Amino acid sequence: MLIEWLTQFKQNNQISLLDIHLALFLTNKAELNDDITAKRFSFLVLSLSKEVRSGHVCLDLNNLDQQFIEPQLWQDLKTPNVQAWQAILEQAESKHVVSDGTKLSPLIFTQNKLYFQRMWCDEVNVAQYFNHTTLVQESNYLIDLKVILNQLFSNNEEPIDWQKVAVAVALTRKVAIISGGPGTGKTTTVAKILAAIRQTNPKARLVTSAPTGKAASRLTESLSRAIEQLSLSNLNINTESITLHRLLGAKADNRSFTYDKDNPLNLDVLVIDEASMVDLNMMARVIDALPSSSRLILLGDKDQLSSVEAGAVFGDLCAFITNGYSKSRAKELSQLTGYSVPISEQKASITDSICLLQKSYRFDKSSGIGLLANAVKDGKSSIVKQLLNNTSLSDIKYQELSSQESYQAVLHDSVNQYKHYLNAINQHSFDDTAAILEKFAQYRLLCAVREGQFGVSGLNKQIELLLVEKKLIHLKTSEAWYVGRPIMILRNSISLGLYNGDIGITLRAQHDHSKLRVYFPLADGSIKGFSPFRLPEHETAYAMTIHKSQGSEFDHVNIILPTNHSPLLNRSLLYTAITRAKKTVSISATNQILQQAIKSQTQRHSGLVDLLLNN
Ligand SMILES: Nc1ncnc2c1ncn2[C@@H]1O[C@H](COP(=O)(O)OP(=O)(O)OP(=O)(O)O)[C@@H](O)[C@H]1O
Repeated sequence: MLIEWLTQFKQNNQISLLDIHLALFLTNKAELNDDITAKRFSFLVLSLSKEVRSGHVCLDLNNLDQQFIEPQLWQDLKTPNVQAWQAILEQAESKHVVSDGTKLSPLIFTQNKLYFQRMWCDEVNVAQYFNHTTLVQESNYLIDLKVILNQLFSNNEEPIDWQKVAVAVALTRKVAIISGGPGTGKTTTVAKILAAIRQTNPKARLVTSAPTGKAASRLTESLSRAIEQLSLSNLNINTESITLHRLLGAKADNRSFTYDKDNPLNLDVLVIDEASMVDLNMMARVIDALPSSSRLILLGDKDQLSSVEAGAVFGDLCAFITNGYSKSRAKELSQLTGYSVPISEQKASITDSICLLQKSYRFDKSSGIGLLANAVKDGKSSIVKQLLNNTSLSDIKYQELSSQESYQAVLHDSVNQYKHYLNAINQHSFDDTAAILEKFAQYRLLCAVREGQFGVSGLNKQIELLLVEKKLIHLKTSEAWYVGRPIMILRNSISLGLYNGDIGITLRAQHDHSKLRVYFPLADGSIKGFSPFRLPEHETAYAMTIHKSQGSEFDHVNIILPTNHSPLLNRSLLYTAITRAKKTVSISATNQILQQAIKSQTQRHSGLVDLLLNN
């Protein structure tokens, strides 16, 4: 019986009960009477659920993972080949459970990839949007833009100032995709893009946003700074950035939005920073809600981790980075910028809307962080080893995590760092919450996993114990809350305006010192206090996962990796962790794990690249 066979998956930690019920429901609906065919079909549905939970958009039949199920269960399937899988899916077509997308069905099978219908629709809509990169029609724009570009870039850098090219790209396409590592001038460039748009259209409604509250408040801050530095304040550019959830008017159920195709957003230009964190579903909702005449500018770092949820739209778009443009586009950009912009072979029209910024203005050639980040990004493990052993690079430090003492050293280092923050609580007046929050943001312990002594829970517990021992915090065993407790929100609360990843600190309430309040910096730069008991799901945040640190930066970062292999460890994870640091970074890991992480590169399965190619 199929149900009995499926029940055996209950113990599988990658499969939920809901996945099993869905597989059973769809298999019954497909009326696959033959036992082996039914098992094979339900295995495909289970695999699809598992893949989506791991961040993939679809199940790629050419990359079928059999490792996640027991060998006995796999043997029950009698090892079908790709043609056999295809035949099963074709059989299910007659009962409208599967289609190639031309008919309504819960599963879509196309190009050897199996999708849930909703994700397939999102992918097709996103591809259609990015394939539709029509020219922005401005009167005489070539002449006007050239003048504006020359005003914004008075010191022409040689051989090519890619920031200038990026501004030209964004001004002449409805869509612009700008990728660059830390400090390559993404914010500076976007400030110039907005300034140029303001000059061509003084009434343009400009909106800047980011996927998380933290990233939005960082964008507000860095954009205001860039506009001030570039003396563009007279152009009246609103720098207050908002989260994508707020932009779309997320409703209390967290799934539906006020703004959509039927009720589009009221804007002319939308900038999304940290675009690598935007999942397929969110990108599709944003595109749905964009008025057809508006422009979209995506900023991000293609080498960072992808979104937590399924899809890697920004990464897929950046697969078309070639460092060059089609012949006609290169001519247009050369005319505008005065640089001889390279021509490259074109595989997709989206290439003409992309620009890669490579020169870091934050880390010079001798900066350990910059060199280390680049070596990790390029998978050069021997260079990483050399850099970490080079004692003359004062901004990077490596500790072999070989013993309990080295583990304790990481904890003590963190306690020493957090001492400054906890002391600040005692020294500052109650009105100085901003200064205390700033102190807390100076240092962070980052880890790769959630559980165990190398995970968030274990590390936070150990740090709290040491802080109690050193009398830096006063924690009663019966209570979780104490002055100084930093926390991270784990679930969005639209009604409170708090979002997954937001960080707050616990202080005495400003108007009633007998009570505790958790203070959060909000995206608009203000600070708001909440009663600890009203907060959505949260956890202590001395240590946080690298995934959650995306979109944040700290002066000093300490990275600890587990001593056993974890599938979570990979190159983008390590690169993301290192690039969170502005001044110093320390890594504690075994050499073997570090090398494994650098060598491991994950690819998310989707059909977006093919859809952009076949445009
Ligand atoms: N063309 C340039 N010439 C000189 N300095 C620059 C240039 N572009 C950017 N900078 C400086 O480099 C620093 C980083 O720039 P910016 O914040 O724009 O980079 P970013 O890519 O947005 O950084 P982040 O990684 O924080 O997102 C800023 O201090 C900025 O003033």
